Amino acid sequence: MTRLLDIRNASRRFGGVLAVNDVTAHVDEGELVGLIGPNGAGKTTLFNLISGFTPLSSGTVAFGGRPLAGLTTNQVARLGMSRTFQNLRVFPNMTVFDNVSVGAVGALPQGALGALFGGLSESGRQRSADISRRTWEALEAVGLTQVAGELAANLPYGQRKYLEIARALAMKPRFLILDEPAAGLNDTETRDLAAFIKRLHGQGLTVMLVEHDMTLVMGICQRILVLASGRKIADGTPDAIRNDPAVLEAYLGVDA
Ligand SMILES: Nc1ncnc2c1ncn2[C@@H]1O[C@H](COP(=O)(O)OP(=O)(O)OP(=O)(O)O)[C@@H](O)[C@H]1O
Repeated sequence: MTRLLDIRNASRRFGGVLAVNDVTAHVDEGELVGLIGPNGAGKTTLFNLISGFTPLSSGTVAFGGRPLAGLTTNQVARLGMSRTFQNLRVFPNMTVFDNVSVGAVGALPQGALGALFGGLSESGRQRSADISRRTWEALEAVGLTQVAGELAANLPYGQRKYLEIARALAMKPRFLILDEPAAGLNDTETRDLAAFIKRLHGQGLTVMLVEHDMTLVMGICQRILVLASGRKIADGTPDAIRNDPAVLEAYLGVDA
């Protein structure tokens, strides 16, 4: 199997807090991996280290064999890694279509300025067509084509979550990182989301997700990494994780 993400001895310190402490982990091409851990375990910080939003204090992260140190978030995204956020980052006063096209623009080499000023040339027109095609494909994938012209603010919360996923998909990633995709969703919505993530994975996308909803994580992930107090304490199949004494102790605060 091809190693897609390779995290070696990654640490991140915020003042006196070692939010991520010497974590070594990997994700292979084609995997669907969950990242779990109690509140404050360092999950979001690890995601931020992987996707270039937070620099490492020490250690390395490589994606597709390429070290990510010093790359901007846009450069990391262009290598084929896109992500969603725990707190939705949707632009409420933009249409659904425009929100998603931001992802499509970010994925193309010229960046946003090229998209704005390149419009009159042949290559500019080609580029606009690419952005539009990617945007419609992503909207189609999440089932939001019917509301493409609506303001994002008018969408119900559940659909705004899919809007954020569509923006990530518009970048045509190899690797999709989802930060708490089920937060705020009801049981039916969570089940639909689980089926949707499985479908994306079935289409060949490598996926990693942070999630507190254990039914979702245990139900769809092939492998689960567990963090507690910044350290990786387990890495295994859902069955192995369910029965791991260190995991039970971290969650329940008791010796299992
Ligand atoms: N920018 C920051 N500045 C200072 N401390 C931070 C910062 N980001 C995270 N921390 C601290 O690092 C630790 C890990 O936080 P992180 O948000 O990564 O955990 P988490 O596992 O994602 O938690 P949750 O499940 O509650 O979202 C916490 O103690 C947190 O307070």
